[in-house]
Amino acid sequence: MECQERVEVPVFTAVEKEVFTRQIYPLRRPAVLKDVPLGPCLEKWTVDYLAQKGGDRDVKVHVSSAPQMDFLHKNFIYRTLPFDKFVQRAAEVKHSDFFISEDESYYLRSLGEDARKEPADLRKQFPELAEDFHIPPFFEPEQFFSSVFRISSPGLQLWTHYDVMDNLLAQVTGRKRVVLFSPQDALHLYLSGDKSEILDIDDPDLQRYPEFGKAQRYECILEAGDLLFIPALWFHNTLALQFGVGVNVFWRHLPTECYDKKDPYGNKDPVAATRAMQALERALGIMDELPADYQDFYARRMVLRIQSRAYSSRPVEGAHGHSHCKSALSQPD
Ligand SMILES: O=C(O)CCC(=O)C(=O)O
Ligand SMILES: [Fe+2]
Repeated sequence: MECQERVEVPVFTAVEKEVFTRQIYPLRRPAVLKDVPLGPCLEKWTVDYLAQKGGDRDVKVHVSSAPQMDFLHKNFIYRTLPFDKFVQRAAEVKHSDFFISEDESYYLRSLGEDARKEPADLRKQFPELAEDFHIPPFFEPEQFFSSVFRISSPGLQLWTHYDVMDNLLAQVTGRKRVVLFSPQDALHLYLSGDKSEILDIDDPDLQRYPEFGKAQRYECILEAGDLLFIPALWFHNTLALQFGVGVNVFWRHLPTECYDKKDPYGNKDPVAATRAMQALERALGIMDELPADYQDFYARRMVLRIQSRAYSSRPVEGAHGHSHCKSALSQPD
């Protein structure tokens, strides 16, 4: 696929809060941050140590027949395992105990105590391990939303999706490739809700997904100890090059009232966006009163109206809003 433009995610070293908040964060573009102190987890988090300190509390995991998880054909199932057993299985390539097959893959996205209500917080679910992981102080404590374990079998690939919170993904152990796409490329990604239907981003079916060639592909390899800043709405696709343990921290960059209160995952659209999408569905329902050729014509007019009224004409970096939910919590000058 020659036509897709590739961009390397910029890398910054030994970034402190001041540099992050003044120079990196306001760009609202992904950035790899190296040599940011993350605590003793970098040395300590071996498989044995994780199993021992994490204990045997039950975790719900994705178990996948192939390493590339496929939400369209559901090639994965959810199963519950004690954390220690899960870590041991995720770290091995062939399993003597398995659910589907001896080479099945595992993925943990940790959950809150009451998964439907509470966001994940390592300090609550895994207090002993949480002590080893120091959250970089790049946002205000009251903006904190969740901290989530991301533990993957070697080769595990998570589909391209977006989240609605700002995110620091810490790759504590194991290498991981991350490919990102700008929110402004949403039209080229064949979205199904928050996910892209293009699962094989390295060898996509361009007959079926011709627009994908127009998307700009941002890419980075995270080494153990690296952080990746993923701004809200940036699409990301992760590929574990080795067994790896990550922790991602979501925080609110909009005022709290902009977010859906019943969102333990950090991926529900902001309330105003959901209302606008519902209004669009109503408008489309009204269009059913028209014959097909009129629907087509007015749909095109509506697209033009949306483009001229709501598309940002400026690049993302310059986007500053007027009303309360638009403006990010302002950064200190
Ligand atoms: O690291 C991963 O496997 C996925 C990370 C992710 O989706 C996130 O941090 O939002
Ligand atoms: Fe994500």
